Formats: sequence, structure tokens, C-alpha cells
Amino acid sequence: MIEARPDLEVAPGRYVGTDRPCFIIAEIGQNHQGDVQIAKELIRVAKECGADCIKFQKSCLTEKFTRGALDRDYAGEHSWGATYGQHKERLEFDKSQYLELQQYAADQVGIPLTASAMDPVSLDFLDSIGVPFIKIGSGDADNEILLRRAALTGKPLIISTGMSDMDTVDRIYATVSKRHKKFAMLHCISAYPTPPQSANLRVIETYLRRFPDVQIGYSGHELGYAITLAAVALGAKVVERHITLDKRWKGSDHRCSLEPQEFSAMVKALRDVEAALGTPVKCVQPCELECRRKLGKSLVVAAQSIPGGRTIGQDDVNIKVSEPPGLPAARLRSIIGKAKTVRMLSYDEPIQESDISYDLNS
Ligand SMILES: CC(=O)N[C@H](C=O)[C@@H](O)[C@H](O)[C@H](O)COP(=O)(O)O
Ligand SMILES: C=C(OP(=O)(O)O)C(=O)O
Repeated sequence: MIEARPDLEVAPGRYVGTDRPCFIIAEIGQNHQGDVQIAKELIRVAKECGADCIKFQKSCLTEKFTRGALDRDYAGEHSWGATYGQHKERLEFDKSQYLELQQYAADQVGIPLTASAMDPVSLDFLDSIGVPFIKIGSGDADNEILLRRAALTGKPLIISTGMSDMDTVDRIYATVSKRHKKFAMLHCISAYPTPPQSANLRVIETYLRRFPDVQIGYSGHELGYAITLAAVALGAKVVERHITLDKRWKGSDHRCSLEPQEFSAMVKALRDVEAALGTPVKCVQPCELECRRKLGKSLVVAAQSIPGGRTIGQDDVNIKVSEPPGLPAARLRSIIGKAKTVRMLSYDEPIQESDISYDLNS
């Protein structure tokens, strides 16, 4: 059971909350290949697919990595340079490119743009260009310095919790909630792709119980989107998935990203799942009435005939599909030994309300 928790305004007028539609982030990440035109195409396509927001990853490389980390060899089929630093440099947009993309997203496409802040300089940069919320990726789930600083901006935060244990997640909650509660935490497994047996979606339920006053979501890296739909069924109110124009492209994330057709199908299926979750109250739905009229069972006369004025006994009644329908089968216990016939009823006749009376003294 998911209790009410305060709504989180993640973009002007767009709230994440228990009774709100799930907020879907299309993570472009580095899938733009370092090309602004591809990035724009991805922004346009993400909007067409029904995403609520698009996201990049912003790093200041010398702030995020040590010299040694930048200089390490990074040969491989998904590498854009001989060293990790060269590879990352190629995939990083600068300030003017961000501003161009931000303007494009706002004016030409109409979708909010944000990015994960992967170091303090990038955090300040994103804050300065007025992104609607700041994403903190799993790589910084245990980075108390960045989390504290992100919380101090006062901006809404969406924080992923891949590569973390519960102590780390508790620390994220403690660090940020000391400043404010305008944040969501996303269950995430940082494996590309994530094997289904490692997705551990029940963690979402754990988070919902353990953190009753913040929003909970899911950032998925599995192949396809069935597991993401299950996350929504378990209560995720923010969903993040990578989007790509072609899964076969060079780059570490393309393979476990969703191509436009698949992303669209996920959004549609996700909206169906949300609608289908409905309410916990069991009741007959208006759309079932047609079937109930055709195949719902009625109380009918089992005996050859029942004279008027007799208290209806167990052997007098059967339950069948009847035309016209009679009293619903569920009324059985309310008439046996309690109701009297007001006229003679014959075999197979549906018993109607007007055919019986109750002796109030019996
Ligand atoms: C943990 C984290 O940051 N994960 C990100 C978000 O999911 C990923 O997009 C990485 O940036 C990407 O997989 C890195 O690939 P490479 O190392 O080839 O640039
Ligand atoms: C690493 C990121 O995300 P996640 O941890 O949710 O995959 C990110 O947003 O940059």
C-alpha cells in the first residue's frame, strides 16, 4: 500500500506524486555521439515518443576524474579515444552547446531539458542555466560533498541509487532531507544491460516504506522495457530510460537503450499499466455490465413448481444463466429459509424481487 507523500514539482507545473502520472525521463546521456545535430534529433524524437523530459550528462572532466583516471587506456569497440579522458572529451558538450540545446528543447520542441551533475562545477553550471531539476547519477550516490551542495541549490533533485547498499541510500536521504524534501530517489542497478535476476525491483517497495515523504522511482538499464513496466506497477513514479536512434551504434549505452519505436511503445504500455492499477477497492466495473447481463447467473426455480406462500428452501433454488435474468446468484443466502413466494413459480423461472416477500417476524 502506497501512502500519500508530498508531490514534487520537477518542472514548472509538472508534479511527481502518488496520484500523478509517472514522470518519464528520456536519458540521452552520451548517445548523441558528441554531435549536437544528433542530440537535437534525439530531443525531438523523445518528445514524439511521449517522454516528459530529456536528460544529458554534464561533467567537467578535471573535476570528475583524477589525472590518472583520465589517462588510463580506453581501447575498445565503444571508445572514442585512446585514453578515457579523450573518450569522454569527445562526448562532452560545452556551455554554448548546452544553451543551444536548451533553447532548441524549449522553443522548437517544448520539452524540459536537464542533465546529471557529475561534479560540483557541473552542478553550478546546470544551476546557472536554470534546468528544472538536477539529476544525481548513481556514480555520486555516495558523494556526500556533491549531494550536500546539490541540496543547497534548493532545486528539486532526482537521485539514482545504483552501486549502493542501504547504508548509502539512508545517507542520501539523511544528507538531502536535512535541507529539504524536494527530491526523488530512483532504484537503479548500474549494469549495462541489467540481467533480470539482478533487477531486484522489490527494493522499490522497500524504499516506499522506508522513505514515506519523498518520491520513489526507477532508472533502468535492462534490455527491453518489461521490467520498467513492473517497476511502475510496484509504485515507481519517476522512470528513466536511455533513448537512442540506433542500438547498433558505437557507445557503451546504446545496446540497453530504447529506439524510438520501443520508447514510444514503453510510454504507451506504461500509461496503460498506470491506468490499470486503478484503486484498491473491489467493485463491479461499468464495463463488466454487458458481460454480466449476458453470462451472469441468476436464481431460478429448481423444483417442478413452488406454490405461493411457501418459504423458499435449499432444494427449491438453482443458479443458472437466465433470460430474462432474475435475482443475482449472490442473493442465494438472503432468500433461503427467509423469503416466501408471493405466487406460484414454475421450473426454471427466474426468481424476481417481486416474486418474494420477507416475513419480518421470522
Ligand atoms: C554510472 C553512470 O555514470 N552511468 C551512466 C548512466 O546510465 C552511463 O550512461 C555511463 O555514463 C556510461 O555507461 C559510461 O560509458 P563510457 O564509460 O563508455 O563512457
Ligand atoms: C548515471 C546516471 O544515471 P543512473 O545512475 O540513473 O543510471 C546519470 O543520470 O548520469
